[in-house]
Amino acid sequence: MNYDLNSKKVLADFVRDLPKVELHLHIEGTLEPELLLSLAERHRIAMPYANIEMARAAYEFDDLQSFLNVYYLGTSVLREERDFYELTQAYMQRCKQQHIIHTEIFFDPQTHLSHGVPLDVVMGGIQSALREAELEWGISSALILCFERDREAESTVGLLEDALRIGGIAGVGLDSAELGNPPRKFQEVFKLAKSLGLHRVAHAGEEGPPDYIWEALDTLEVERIDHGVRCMEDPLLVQRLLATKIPLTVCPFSNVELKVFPDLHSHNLGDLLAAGLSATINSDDPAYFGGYLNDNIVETMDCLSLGVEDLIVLQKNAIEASFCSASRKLEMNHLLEKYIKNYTPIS
Ligand code: HPA
Ligand SMILES: [Zn+2]
Repeated sequence: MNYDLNSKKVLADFVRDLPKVELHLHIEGTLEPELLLSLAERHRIAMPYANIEMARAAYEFDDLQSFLNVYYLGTSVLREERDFYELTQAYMQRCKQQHIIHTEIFFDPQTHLSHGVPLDVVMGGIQSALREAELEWGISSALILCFERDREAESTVGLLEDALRIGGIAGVGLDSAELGNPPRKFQEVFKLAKSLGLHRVAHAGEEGPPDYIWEALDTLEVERIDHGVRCMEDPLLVQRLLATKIPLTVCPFSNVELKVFPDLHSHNLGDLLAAGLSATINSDDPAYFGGYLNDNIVETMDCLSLGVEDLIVLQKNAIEASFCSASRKLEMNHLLEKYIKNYTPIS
């Protein structure tokens, strides 16, 4: 690399067209106020926001729970298959604009079921938008069914079986309120998922302690940790993550908005990289946290003074950590290397 991305404008241009992979994205967290209000009107559902400005003004959070309250309220406007299709289609359009070539998407079926929306409606809408994006734009994707850790675990085995009958699930995840809800509660359903050849990930070490990361590794046998930023409090855990090459899907804007770090300058992504951990950058819930993947990358690199070499490491980590086939990984690495080799900064 014989150029350096020393100005923010040059950096933003470079990042915009760089082929990228996103691994931590809640589809319900891409619900922009415009779509939220139009779906509320479609279904005659009352929302506490009269307009887009009021909705955005409500997006101020003190912690994970205060965010989840607003996030779950937003999901109540998603009722029909076309709602899920429109939501996913809008995100895939963003992927196209942002040059995201592969994305792995979480969804929260228990929330939709609690609203009386059947699983095939949810999955049907999401999957038709994903299929279309792959056919039209060549964007590959994987769908990850998340269990909400603050709900009971008893019905999750039946839920997973229902999802498998519908088909198209690459793996399972664990999200929602972390504190007081340790991973072991979901051991049975993760064991089943493993026996069925599904991938496994879990949110851990976002607000919760390093012990929850240990537990996700030991009892759920996860292949990636979502967030995981608190691993740095436990040197033995860092050793374990290094030895087993477990990737971390880090979400910088999310961490600042939910007060995990006071600001981006204080984020520990640079330390995670310096420790040799397989960190990646992701947007989590971009409609709520102030930006999609490219904004997360540019602002974080700028605040932490990360260089182009760090960016390439982050992107190679994401390709390697994805649940793609070996041939798709090879293809994505070629695209990345070709872009870097041919890039000429616009001055
Ligand atoms: O950042 C998150 N953490 C936990 N649960 C979530 N559900 C949506 N986003 C999140
Ligand atoms: Zn998340």
